[in-house]
Amino acid sequence: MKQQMGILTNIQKFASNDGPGIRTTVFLKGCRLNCKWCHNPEGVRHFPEVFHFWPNCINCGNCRTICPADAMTETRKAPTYPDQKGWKGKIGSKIITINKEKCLNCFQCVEVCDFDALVVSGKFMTVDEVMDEVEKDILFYNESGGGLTLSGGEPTAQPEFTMALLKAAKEKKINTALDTSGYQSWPILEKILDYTDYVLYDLKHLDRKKHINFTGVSNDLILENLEKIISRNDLTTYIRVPLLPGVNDSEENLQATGKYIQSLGLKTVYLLPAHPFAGQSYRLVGIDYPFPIGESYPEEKAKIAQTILTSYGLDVKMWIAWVEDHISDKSSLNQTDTVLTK
Ligand SMILES: C[S@@+](CC[C@H](N)C(=O)[O-])C[C@H]1O[C@@H](n2cnc3c(N)ncnc32)[C@H](O)[C@@H]1O
Ligand code: SF4
Ligand code: SF4
Ligand code: SF4
Repeated sequence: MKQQMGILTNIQKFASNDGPGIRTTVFLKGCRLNCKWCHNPEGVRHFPEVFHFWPNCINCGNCRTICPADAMTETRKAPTYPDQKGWKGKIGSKIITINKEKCLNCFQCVEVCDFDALVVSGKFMTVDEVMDEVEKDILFYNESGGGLTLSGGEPTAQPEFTMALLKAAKEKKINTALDTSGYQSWPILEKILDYTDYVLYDLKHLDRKKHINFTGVSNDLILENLEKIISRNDLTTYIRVPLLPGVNDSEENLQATGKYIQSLGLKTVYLLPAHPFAGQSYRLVGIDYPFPIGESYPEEKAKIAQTILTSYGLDVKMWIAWVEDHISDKSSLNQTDTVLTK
């Protein structure tokens, strides 16, 4: 029988913050949202694409010569960040930028780069190939209460593949978590949830217009789906609020968020403060990041958010702290990435 194929950016082994226990997280490529802060920018487009990993670039020009679409320009100044010590080029000189509008993703440039400065993100794999990786750590799942998490990008944007993967995991008695934006039609999402144990679900912004402005889509469907999800008693759902400076951390939005969660009869919410290193991945692939890079989300602002949400009778937890509590054997944690790039 023909196997379902999906497109992935990464398989992360021993993931410790994507649900209970020690997990393998499969990052699917492609998302119908385009959140301005997304820490996985390579996960947004639905096809393999080339990125310029500028720290490895020596500016030899081979790629520009071969590019059939004239998609490479040499206009951007090399960023002068303190951690660019490893950069092989001359600090302050110009570096290549790939014009994504012009790029044909033919990957001829990748072939002529001898310095691993051009990387292809996105690999097609079958369900069996992914499951072979996932099953390798079954002992760790059994010991820690962990399992398989599908994230991305957006796993529900590849519904058939996602469903087939979750089903395959359940057949092997591996528990499953779905890290989803919730932006998918209910009849499809509902079927995916039949093979899901844990749902990680964001409330990114309660204001419809601002949700459109920051993510590209309205929150109507996302909120409707959440209400349907929590009415199912076969799922454990974790509501998370990513705290993003100047995006969704206003008092007004936090009040609206608290009120909404309370109206659903939920008792717990998890805060996910903006990742200080989210901008690193943008910087490495040469895309501008609209927030401060390398700055931790201020503790006092997180406390204010916590106080506001608590005033709605909610138990407010930090996602990372919760995850640490749920890992039984921390000594076996050892972040290992199987990066699916060239
Ligand atoms: C990358 S998303 C993938 C799953 C799904 N598309 C979603 O949005 O929930 C996984 C989680 O990362 C969070 N996230 C994305 N960018 C972030 C950032 N810069 N700082 C903190 N959390 C971030 C999202 O809010 C979401 O909870
Ligand atoms: S990306 Fe590679 S081929 Fe292109 S200029 Fe840099 S080192 Fe040379
Ligand atoms: S992938 Fe092809 S079109 Fe795109 S920059 Fe490389 S050579 Fe040019
Ligand atoms: S929905 Fe998730 S994967 Fe998609 S852009 Fe937003 S944070 Fe990134």
